[in-house]
Amino acid sequence: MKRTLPVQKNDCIDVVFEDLTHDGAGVAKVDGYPLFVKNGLPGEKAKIKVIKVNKSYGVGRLLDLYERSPYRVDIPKEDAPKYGGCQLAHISYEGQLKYKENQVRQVIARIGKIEGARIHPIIGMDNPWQYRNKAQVPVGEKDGKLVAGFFKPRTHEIIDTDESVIQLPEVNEAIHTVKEICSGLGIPAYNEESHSGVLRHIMARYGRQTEELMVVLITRTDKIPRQNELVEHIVSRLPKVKSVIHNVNPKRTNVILGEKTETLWGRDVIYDMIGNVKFAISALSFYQVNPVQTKVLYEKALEYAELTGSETVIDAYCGIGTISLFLAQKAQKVFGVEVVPEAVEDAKRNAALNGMLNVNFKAGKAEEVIPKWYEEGNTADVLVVDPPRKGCDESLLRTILEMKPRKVVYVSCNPATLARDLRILEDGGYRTTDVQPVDQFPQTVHVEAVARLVLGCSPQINFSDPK
Ligand SMILES: C[S@@+](CC[C@H](N)C(=O)[O-])C[C@H]1O[C@@H](n2cnc3c(N)ncnc32)[C@H](O)[C@@H]1O
Repeated sequence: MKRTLPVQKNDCIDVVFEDLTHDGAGVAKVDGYPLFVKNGLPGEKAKIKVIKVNKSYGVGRLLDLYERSPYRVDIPKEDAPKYGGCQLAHISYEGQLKYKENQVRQVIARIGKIEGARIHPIIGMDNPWQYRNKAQVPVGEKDGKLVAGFFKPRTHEIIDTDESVIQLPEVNEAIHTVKEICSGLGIPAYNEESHSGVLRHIMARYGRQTEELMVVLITRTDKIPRQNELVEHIVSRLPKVKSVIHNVNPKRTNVILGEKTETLWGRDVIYDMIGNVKFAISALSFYQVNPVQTKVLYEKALEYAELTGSETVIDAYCGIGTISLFLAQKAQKVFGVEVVPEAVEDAKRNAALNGMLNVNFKAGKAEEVIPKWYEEGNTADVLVVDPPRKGCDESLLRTILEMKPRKVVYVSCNPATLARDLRILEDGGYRTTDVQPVDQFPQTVHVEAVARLVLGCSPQINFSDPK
């Protein structure tokens, strides 16, 4: 029998928000039926309009607030463009930290059913603004003028803005200056619809410790009109620039960077430091965008690994070797595994740059390389994983349970998959002792956490049969 929903599209109703979704929308319930409303905060009473109904949930728009949350912050309408991508900027930082910590606690209990682990108070930033060391902004034209900023949500319309409240001032200044120079030289912006024009994106990257700036011009065409003048202006107006890069992306695609890259001026990399480890960062390589909190996260991972200098460590999903190099300072040997071959090349280069001879990197899937190492008789005392949002592959978890490293340190950017994988490791004989949430991305919905697991319970391995 078809169930009648408690609300209909276009209904205007009064609700009380009970919770926030993982992407920061308010959740209100009508006879148990959840309605997701952008901008609603827990505890607030509001009038909403139902704009969409599905079988299991509906979506509403906030019309009027009767009671405000003490955590609500008002953003002046004229400042809204500076808050692009900041889904939680309408919540005070204290409220954001509370929400993120709760989210970790809830999923660890509900999805992971983990008991007895110490879930520590989240580590936030002293200054939760102006932390991003990188920006890549789309370029377009509006009324004959060059515009650059960010896409209006769910559209391809560019909101022209020179400033983001979460980017470092040096990054904002670089984007603004390059936009002005390109506009002044009449360099045509890329037109997505007709796939014509030249300049697609401007990217700026800044080494916070070294104060080195990289500017990347991403174009559809192999040639940039008035290229020499453009480079001269960039170099003279941005004194911290150490590298000007040209990346060509001739395809009709949403992917920002193309395959062809040339250095127009200066070096092909900038350097930065996390703690006392130095990294060379090229235009295409992945590098954490909040180095202040990255240091906090990695130091926690290092603390949880409890290295004495005699251990063999595997760092799965190692990227350009950032965690591996941190660990290598305290371990006997570190083996990093990463699926992107270019990142592995960067990792090797970074190891050499720091004179670290006890680290080895292998390109390949963690779930294929590590089982093979184990088959060949290699094991680890400590295994660190830092997987993408989807979490660890089940066959990697299975190998961990067979290999039995004394400790597993799990660095995660998605608490839900962290909780799922902790459950699997607990069923196989590990115990989660600590979970430390870290706020890597203030003003946004993202939350990182690092968990420490020790071997020591009787296993109840619960895997489905290998396929
Ligand atoms: C969250 S990032 C962590 C990178 C690094 N630990 C850091 O802190 O910079 C996850 C990394 O896993 C890599 N990756 C994704 N799937 C993988 C797989 N199946 N095996 C190995 N690496 C993988 C990605 O390319 C990415 O570099």
